[in-house]
Amino acid sequence: MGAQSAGPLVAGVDSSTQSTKTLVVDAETGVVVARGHAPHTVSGGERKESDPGQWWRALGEALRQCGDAARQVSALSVAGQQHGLVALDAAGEPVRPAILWNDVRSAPQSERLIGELGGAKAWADRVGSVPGPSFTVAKWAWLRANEPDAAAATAAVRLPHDYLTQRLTGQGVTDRGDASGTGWWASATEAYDTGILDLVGLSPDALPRVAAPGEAAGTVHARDLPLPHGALVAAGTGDNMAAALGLGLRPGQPVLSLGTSGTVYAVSAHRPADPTGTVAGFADARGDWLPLACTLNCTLAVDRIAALLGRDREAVEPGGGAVLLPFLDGERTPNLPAASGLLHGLRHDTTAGQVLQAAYDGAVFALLRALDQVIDEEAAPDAPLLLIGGGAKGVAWRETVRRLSGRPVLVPQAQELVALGAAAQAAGLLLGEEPAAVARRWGTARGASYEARERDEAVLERLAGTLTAGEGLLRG
Ligand SMILES: Nc1ncnc2c1ncn2[C@@H]1O[C@H](COP(=O)(O)OP(=O)(O)O)[C@@H](O)[C@H]1O
Ligand SMILES: O=C(CO)[C@@H](O)[C@H](O)COP(=O)(O)O
Repeated sequence: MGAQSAGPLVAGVDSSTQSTKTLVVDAETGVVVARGHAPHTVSGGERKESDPGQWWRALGEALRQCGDAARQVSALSVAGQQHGLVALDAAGEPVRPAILWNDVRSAPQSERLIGELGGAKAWADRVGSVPGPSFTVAKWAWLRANEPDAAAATAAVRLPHDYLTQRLTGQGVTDRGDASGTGWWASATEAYDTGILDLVGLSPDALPRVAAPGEAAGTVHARDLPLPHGALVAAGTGDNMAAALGLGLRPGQPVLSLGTSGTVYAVSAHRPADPTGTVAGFADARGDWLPLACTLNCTLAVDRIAALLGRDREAVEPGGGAVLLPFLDGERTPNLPAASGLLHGLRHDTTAGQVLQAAYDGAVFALLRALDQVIDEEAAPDAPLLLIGGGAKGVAWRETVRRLSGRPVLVPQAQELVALGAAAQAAGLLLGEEPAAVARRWGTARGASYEARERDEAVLERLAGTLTAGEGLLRG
């Protein structure tokens, strides 16, 4: 038991695109007793790749920052960025850097795979999602086409979170939430789809076992981390599924997450199957579903535009007619993998602050367009949007979401909801409780409430008009 804690300690890990965050939490009260943070690097240009070994070193560094508390945990869980392809050789070493969720070089493979299985509706009915370039199945097909030697050397395929879980426990284990972002786990059967695996020449033996919700992955066997040998390790999950746990989310509560990716999602009792591909039909980590839409260009894109303009990220100004679609990395929602950023409507009196505001508007617009498709019809139309992720700390982000959504907004005080969700999963495993109920008991969703404002229809219309008019340019 930790020095200032009432209950046993658990750790939650968020291995996300830009960094690893660790929290050590009192399993009874949810009080965070220690935290750590270590950055990752992602290769630039069109390649979005990271060395999985770097995630492991960052995990060690972030845990060391937690001091003695990390050495006292009874259980832990790792959540991570979704979809990334971690290809391991027979000795468990990466054959090449991991290809991340936001690498869109796999766009041709995505198109080909959609056709080969009978079209977008066939994929949505079977898998729950239409596999865009972000999905692991498209990345694996890209690897086979472009680096056949690396594909031939691959004995095991892992997602980022289950790569780390495997190094912790020695077990190849994943969970239904993260598995649902691969494209080879079918939501209709809740199992790996051998027909799809045959299509891409991947043996099911190369994949991790999918643990049932509430099942352990194993115990800590790694000796090079400051963790107790033998501590319980939960199955972990994808970062968005972990945040849903961390908020103790119930159906009908919409979430908007502002990080490297922008995501909008809600828990649902109904299995999603959107043939347009806008909504990914993910599973959640518990036994329900997590319909979700994701953009590639969110906080990093807006920060980049602020840097280009030489302005602080909060130095926005209202007014003017500028429209900015900040698709710097290509885009996923809408599905425009070859797109680049588009600026329209400049006048002599347009200010730099207005251009920056237009970048926020463009990033938020793409997410809000998908919101109605993500929420169940029976959900209350005025339910507050839970705003999370690094961007939720920013006033410009929050006010843009309020102005363009017309909804009340709630910003939870707890900031690391992915790591907290992982900690709740670990606590649930340790105490035999349902993890979202643990998070509700911890009161993680408490925070500042902001009233609804009138929706800025003029800006939304300008953005929609520019998207339509610019389609030729945006298709690349
Ligand atoms: N005070 C702040 N105001 C606005 N944005 C912030 C603030 N602090 C961090 N951010 C943004 O948060 C982002 C990182 O968010 P995070 O959710 O941790 O990302 P990821 O999970 O993708 O690694 C950064 O790109 C940065 O733009
Ligand atoms: O691809 C998705 C969701 O489908 C992303 O949300 C990734 O899971 C990366 O998340 P962040 O690192 O931006 O938190």
